[in-house]
Amino acid sequence: MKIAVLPGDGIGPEIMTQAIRVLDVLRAEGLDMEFVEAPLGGAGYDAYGHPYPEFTQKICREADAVLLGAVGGPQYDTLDRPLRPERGLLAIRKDLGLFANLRPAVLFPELANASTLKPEVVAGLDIMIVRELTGDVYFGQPRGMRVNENGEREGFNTMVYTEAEVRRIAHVAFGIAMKRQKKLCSVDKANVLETTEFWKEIVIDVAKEYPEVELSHMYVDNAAMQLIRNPKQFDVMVTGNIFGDILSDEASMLTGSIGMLASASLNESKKGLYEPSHGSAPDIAGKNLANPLATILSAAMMMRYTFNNEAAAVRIENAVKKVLAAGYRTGDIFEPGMTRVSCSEMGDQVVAAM
Ligand SMILES: NC(=O)C1=CN([C@@H]2O[C@H](COP(=O)(O)OP(=O)(O)OC[C@H]3O[C@@H](n4cnc5c(N)ncnc54)[C@H](O)[C@@H]3O)[C@@H](O)[C@H]2O)C=CC1
Ligand SMILES: CC(C)CC(=O)C(=O)O
Ligand SMILES: [Mg+2]
Repeated sequence: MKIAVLPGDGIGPEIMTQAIRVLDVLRAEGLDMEFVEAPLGGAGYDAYGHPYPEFTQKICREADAVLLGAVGGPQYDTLDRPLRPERGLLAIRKDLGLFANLRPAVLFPELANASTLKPEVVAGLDIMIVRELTGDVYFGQPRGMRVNENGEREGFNTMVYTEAEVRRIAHVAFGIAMKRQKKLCSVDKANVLETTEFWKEIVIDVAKEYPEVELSHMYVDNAAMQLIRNPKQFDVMVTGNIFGDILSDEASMLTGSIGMLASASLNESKKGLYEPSHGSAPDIAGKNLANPLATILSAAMMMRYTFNNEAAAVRIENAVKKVLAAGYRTGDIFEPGMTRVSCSEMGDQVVAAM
């Protein structure tokens, strides 16, 4: 298994170090893994003058899977837009065709009190958010800033989805729903946005191929509210790039912290990029405070989705569960009575539990 390792920026290198230590336990036991490190985002710009340098492109294209920390940081915010770290992330997603972003919002029972909601509202929470990742307003053309016919400056982006893009993500979501509770909620803003009215129409058409799945539709503003009111009404949610980005950050807090939310970004051939759902957290970068569990759990998703190694995935997930059961907590999920640990100490504990 050839794995491209992209630590990225901010807390990226700190959380990545811990995830690699966990994978190294499996490697020491004989799992054939090769790690090749490359810079992405601000690190790519610093090393090669581009957030997705050719050096990194080559390594990622040749790898079986990519493990990513996070990109971005205030020191890059004044760069020309195409050179900013976040553009490197968009570029790698597009380059590798990673259109299906799976973000599981799963509550570890040990974190019931860390959730923003009451324990009884979140007990047993297990939602799979399926977010389309290579279309929508993040990629639509034209985009930019200009002076309009009235002489005013304006910014503009284009929200666009092709039929093929909606069909393929809908098939992924229905496929996942078939393996779960056969319940799918498609989230849109079809009351005002043509793009998402079109999205809804295509999802309804794809549904004909999955008669066993109970399909529902919800406007994104209501969905944001319902996630807080009664999150367990959802099993699988499917939505576009920007709505999925926002709703998944929101859902993360139901599980205790954004530091717990893993993700897989898959293409047609299940080559995957695995990364925590959060960003580079500049406010805590370099302080050994970050929660590495979302990245460690993303490595577990890599074992499951790209390498079809369910045993290795469960092994990592069980190690995390054991560490939480033993009371170890980074600051973001800390509660009185627990043992507060740093990022690297959390890694120590997961490695020991493995
Ligand atoms: N996939 C990626 O690489 C992403 C990159 N970004 C970039 O990251 C930078 C910071 O963005 P923000 O909006 O502040 O979002 P963020 O997710 O980096 O941070 C939001 C808040 O969550 C906390 N947080 C995030 N991850 C954590 C962890 N593992 N453990 C403990 N606390 C954690 C941070 O300390 C901060 O208070 C920006 O440059 C942004 O563009 C943002 C989202 C995704
Ligand atoms: C930084 C953005 C491009 C991405 C993002 O926020 C995400 O994928 O969660
Ligand atoms: Mg995001």
